[in-house]
Amino acid sequence: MTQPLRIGTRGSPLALAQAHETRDRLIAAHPHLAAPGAIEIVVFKTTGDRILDRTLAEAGGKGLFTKELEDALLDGGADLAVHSMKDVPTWMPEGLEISTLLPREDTRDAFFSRGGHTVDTLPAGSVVGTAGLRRQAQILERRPDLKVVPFRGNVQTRLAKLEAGEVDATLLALAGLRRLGLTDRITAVLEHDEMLPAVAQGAIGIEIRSADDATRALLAPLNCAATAARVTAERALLAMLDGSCRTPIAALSTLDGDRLHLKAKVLSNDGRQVFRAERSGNAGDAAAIGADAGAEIKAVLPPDFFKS
Ligand SMILES: NCc1[nH]cc(CCC(=O)O)c1CC(=O)O
Repeated sequence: MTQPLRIGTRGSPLALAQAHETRDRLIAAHPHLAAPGAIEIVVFKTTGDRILDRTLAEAGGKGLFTKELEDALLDGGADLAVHSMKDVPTWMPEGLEISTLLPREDTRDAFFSRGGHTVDTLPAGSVVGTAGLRRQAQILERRPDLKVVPFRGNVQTRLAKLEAGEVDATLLALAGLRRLGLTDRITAVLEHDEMLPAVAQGAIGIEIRSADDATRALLAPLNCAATAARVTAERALLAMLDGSCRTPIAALSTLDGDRLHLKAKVLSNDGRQVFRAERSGNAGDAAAIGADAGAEIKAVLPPDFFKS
C-alpha cells in the first residue's frame, strides 16, 4: 500500500470546492488515483479563518490564509496545498513553490444589493460592506458619497448579513460564486473598467515542496500555461510595488494569442488618488512586463504613499 497523496486545504466551502476540483483534475489525468484512499483531502484552519471580527488589513501580516498550509507542506502533513492565488503572499517561503496554476475562472467582481440597486443608483449614504481595501477604494473612487464598512466572513455569511440588512450592498469575486454555484443572487457583474480585480483573482494555485519531484510530475498535466503567464505578470507587478494588503492595488492581464496586456491601478484608501499603468508584450516576458508596469507606478507615487 503506497502513501496517499495528501491535499491540504482550508475548510471554507470555497476552499473545499477548489480542493475537490484539484482532486478531480488529478484523477482525470491519472486514473489510478481514483482508487479508494489514493488521494486524501486534509483540512487545516488558518489564522485568516479564525479572525472574523477585524479586516485582514487590521489583522496585518501576510499569509493569513496560507501559513498553516505551508507548515503542513514543510512537515509532511500535506503533499500539495490548494490556494486562491489572490491570498498567496508575494514571496514564497524557502523550500516551497507554486508549481501549478489551474485554468482561471472569471476575473470580475459581482455586486449584490438589496432592492436591485447598481453602484450608480444606490442612494447617497448607502452602506457598502467589503473586507478589502481594493474594493473600498474603487467604490469610493466612483461614489465618494457612499459609506464603506468592514465586512468579513465566508460567502454564505456575507450574503446572509446583506439579507439581514446589516449593509445595503456588498461585493464578492465572481470566481468564488461560480465555484460554489451561488451566482443566482448577483445583482450585477462589474466590468473591469469599473472594478479592476485583485492580482491573480480567480486563479487557483497549487503549492508543493520544491524538492518533491514526484508530486510536481503528477501535477504537470494540470498546469494552464495561459493562467500561469497572466498570474506571473500580475504578481511581478505586486512584487515591484512591494504590495502589502494595506494598499489598494488592482491589476488584470489578458492574453491575445502570445500577446499579454496588463492593466494596473494603485489607489489611496479613499479612492481620491489613482495611479495607473498599462503594458503589452510577449507572454514569455510576463515577469518583466509586470515589473515594468509596477516601476512606472512606483516612480510617481508620493513619498510614503504605502505607509499612509
Ligand atoms: N480572501 C477571500 C477570497 N479569496 C479568493 C476569493 C474568491 C475567489 C478568487 O478570487 O479566486 C475570495 C472571496 C472574495 O473575494 O469574494
